[in-house]
Amino acid sequence: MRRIKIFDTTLRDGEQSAGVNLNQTEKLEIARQLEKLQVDIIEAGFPAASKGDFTSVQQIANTIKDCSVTGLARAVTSDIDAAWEALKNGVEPRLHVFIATSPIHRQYKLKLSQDEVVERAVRMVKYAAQKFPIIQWSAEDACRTELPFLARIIEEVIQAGANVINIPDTVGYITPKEYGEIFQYLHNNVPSIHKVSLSAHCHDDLGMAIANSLAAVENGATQIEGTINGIGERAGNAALEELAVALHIRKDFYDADTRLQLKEISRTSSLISKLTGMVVPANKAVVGRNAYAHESGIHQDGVLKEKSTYEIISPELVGFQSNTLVLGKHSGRHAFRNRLDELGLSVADEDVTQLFTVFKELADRKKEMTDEDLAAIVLEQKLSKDERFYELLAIQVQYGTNQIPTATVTLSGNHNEIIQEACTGSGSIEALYNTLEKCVNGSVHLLDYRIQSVGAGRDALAQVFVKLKFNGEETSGRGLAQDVLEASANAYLNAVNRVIYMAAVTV
Ligand SMILES: CC(=O)SCCNC(=O)CCNC(=O)[C@H](O)C(C)(C)COP(=O)(O)OP(=O)(O)OC[C@H]1O[C@@H](n2cnc3c(N)ncnc32)[C@H](O)[C@@H]1OP(=O)(O)O
Ligand SMILES: CC(C)C(=O)C(=O)O
Ligand SMILES: [Mg+2]
Repeated sequence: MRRIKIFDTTLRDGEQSAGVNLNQTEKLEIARQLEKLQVDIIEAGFPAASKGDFTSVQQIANTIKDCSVTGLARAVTSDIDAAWEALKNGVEPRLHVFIATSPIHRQYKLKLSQDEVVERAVRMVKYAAQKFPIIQWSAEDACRTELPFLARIIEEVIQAGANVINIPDTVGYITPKEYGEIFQYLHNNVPSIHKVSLSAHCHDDLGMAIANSLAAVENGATQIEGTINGIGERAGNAALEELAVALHIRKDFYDADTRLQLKEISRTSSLISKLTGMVVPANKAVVGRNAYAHESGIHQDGVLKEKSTYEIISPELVGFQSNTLVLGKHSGRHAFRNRLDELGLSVADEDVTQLFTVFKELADRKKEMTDEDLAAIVLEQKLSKDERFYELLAIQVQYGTNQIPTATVTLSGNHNEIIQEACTGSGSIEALYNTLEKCVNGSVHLLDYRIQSVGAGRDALAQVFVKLKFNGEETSGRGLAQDVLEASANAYLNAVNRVIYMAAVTV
């Protein structure tokens, strides 16, 4: 059976999703979870893109031991140098360098001829080979490139030192049959192709990213690229959890498998969804809330008689658990700790007491605490530990149909000073945000506000995502609480605190 390598680009192409902005702590948390999931390669970012991206790639490369870490670079020496500086102390420094090859990109974007693109690609691979032991080279927009030219440039970059050749369907244009034929063509027309691994990188603009990636596997690709939950630029990338489960369930057909710990899929998916604010659709394959739910009588009857009538993936395979121990306000510390351990939510002993206090406060107001509630509480505590400059102590909001909404807020500031302000607004949230703007020391411009529920039922937790500019710096924030207004205030302060935190750590 062939072993297919999984190249995860959640932190690079995934973060290119419109509206997604992850901070360093969040990226490291994701990388650690990807290591548990056992992807082979983590593309941690684009080191030349910004100081923040550089530092996160460096931090991830220096921390992750059981996966190879890579960073993206244009065919430009300064990008390659930045990638080297970020990756050089990792276990297996690996560069991902790309240049567009299609006529559209050559003519309009790069303004380079075929020969000039080849010359630059070769020069940059040779340059990179002086530093990096492993070089992945990507032909951006490969699928709209003339095949003879694609074969020619690939042969030349292999001669120059590339070890992995990636064939991206950058704009999600190709069909499975055509994509498979490209791989076959390259096998037959690139003399040195046997020296390298071939990788597939598909986008989902026409909804064919999974089918295309699997067609590549059928035609000789030994690496597939994608993101968790399929997030990514425009319509997103191939969803890695779907690829891995498809290969696993249909081993009989593909005769291939990955090293992924499939049980970690559910946890990884919900972590990415929470940190990016990108909600997983209920009907999404493998990780959607309804993916294992049977609604109609005939299906339920079949499943009761024999699960395999309607269930080809067992939820346990991908880490969905059936919770037998119901946690609520009467639960004690042991049951709480036990459930955290069962869920694989690693928590230091000294943090349990604080988490248990938060748990009790919420459980007092909710009927039942779900696994999602617990995961959300632990995550919030982990991520906001370093970043609490302004902390919410109390809010009071008055709203009536014939009244002007008014909010009063009490915060503690960086030096534990108490700040209290009141303000009006045209609605409750606006009154609250106007008041918070008076409390924090700076100008705030709200760009986006979204709310979703975590867990099920009328007493589900509220999770709010905001995007705002604080003192000219764009950032995002997340807040969780039983109450919508409290979650909104938490999200706002989380965003403001992040700007202050980033300014403090980058001085
Ligand atoms: C298909 C993909 O996903 S590609 C990866 C996309 N990711 C990103 O863009 C990461 C975020 N990007 C950034 O932060 C910025 O775009 C940077 C730092 C990379 C570059 O910023 P700037 O120098 O201001 O350039 P800008 O983004 O406006 O334009 C891109 C330039 O790179 C050139 N370029 C694009 N791809 C490549 C490449 N693979 N190799 C060499 N040059 C390239 C473009 O032709 C353009 O050059 P020009 O200025 O001579 O016209
Ligand atoms: C940089 C490359 C691999 C990419 O993301 C694409 O072409 O879609
Ligand atoms: Mg891409």
